[in-house]
Amino acid sequence: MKIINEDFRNILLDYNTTVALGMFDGVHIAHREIIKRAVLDAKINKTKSVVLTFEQDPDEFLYPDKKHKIITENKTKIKLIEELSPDYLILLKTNKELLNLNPEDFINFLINNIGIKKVVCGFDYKFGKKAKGNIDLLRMYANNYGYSLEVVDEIKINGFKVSSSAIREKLEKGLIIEANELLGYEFSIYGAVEKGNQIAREMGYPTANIYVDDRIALRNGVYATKTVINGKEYSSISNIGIKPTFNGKQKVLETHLFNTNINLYGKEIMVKFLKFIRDEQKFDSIINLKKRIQEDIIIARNI
Ligand SMILES: Cc1cc2nc3c(=O)[nH]c(=O)nc-3n(C[C@H](O)[C@H](O)[C@H](O)COP(=O)(O)O)c2cc1C
Ligand SMILES: Nc1ncnc2c1ncn2[C@@H]1O[C@H](COP(=O)(O)OP(=O)(O)OP(=O)(O)O)[C@@H](O)[C@H]1O
Repeated sequence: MKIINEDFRNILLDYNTTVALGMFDGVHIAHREIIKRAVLDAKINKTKSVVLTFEQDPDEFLYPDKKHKIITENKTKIKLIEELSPDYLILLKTNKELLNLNPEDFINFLINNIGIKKVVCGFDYKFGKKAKGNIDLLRMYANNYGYSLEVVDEIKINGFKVSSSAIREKLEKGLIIEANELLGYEFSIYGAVEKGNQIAREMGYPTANIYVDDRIALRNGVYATKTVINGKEYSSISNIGIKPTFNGKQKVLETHLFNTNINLYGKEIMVKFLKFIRDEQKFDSIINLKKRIQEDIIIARNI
């Protein structure tokens, strides 16, 4: 997968393409269906498959003072989309000029710069200035401009629409099992392992630390997890939070792998969340923290 992260005016693809459109926060079940259909269509019709999205959510760009929550930051999102094997992932630089394009101008951009022969999107896809463009408009222009449109009908689970907003709400409550059901995979955070303060190692449970984006919606706390390193999966336990016992400020994901003693510094790992165990707490002593972590490990091993 080739990644293009550019201002929209600098992009010019020299191919016929099948494009999947959306913000794709979380790359959930419905997003996956859209991307898979685009990839399949491109194979059949010998075009290039393109996932077209924004580097930054337009809502966050337009309202920077609003507290913005996300399911996946770009590093993890790129990894998840890569697993679906499109030829290109385009992360458009989010700027005023892009957000000011009328829906018709955005369609022109898709035709002239992206080379669309086919567009795949969801039934409620909105685009262009003030989100005024919709699938009716895309359909109206299709014949004249020589592209076709494939719309994915509403995907529901247990009677509710799968949506990034619903998943963010579940994550904020630590409802990881419900969130995973809507995602269609286990909620994951991907990153490079950095050095911590080595205190955990002294306490007898070495951890791999990843500094995580503050905007990630997941409730701080302890989770049973699985960790993938170089394609191999390990059982693990993770704490996401700021380590209040040590008056920490920065959000860190700390993962302790069971039954292994490999050096993870500098390695890229994918942590997959299975079950919420408890909230992160401020302990009055390191001994009590250690005791509690030993209990957490027993719980996690049983999950
Ligand atoms: C399973 C687990 C649970 C944890 N729970 C808490 C907690 O409730 N409160 C807290 O302040 N730190 C918690 N931590 C983080 C520890 O404070 C941390 O491992 C320790 O400070 C060592 O950090 P270091 O890796 O930077 O040396 C937890 C860590 C793990 C692995
Ligand atoms: N449940 C769904 N069924 C079918 N298509 C969907 C569904 N949810 C999203 N889509 C489509 O996925 C693409 C990406 O949309 P977007 O990222 O805005 O999704 P969303 O999950 O609805 O997010 P939000 O909850 O933030 O509005 C769009 O084409 C959208 O129509």
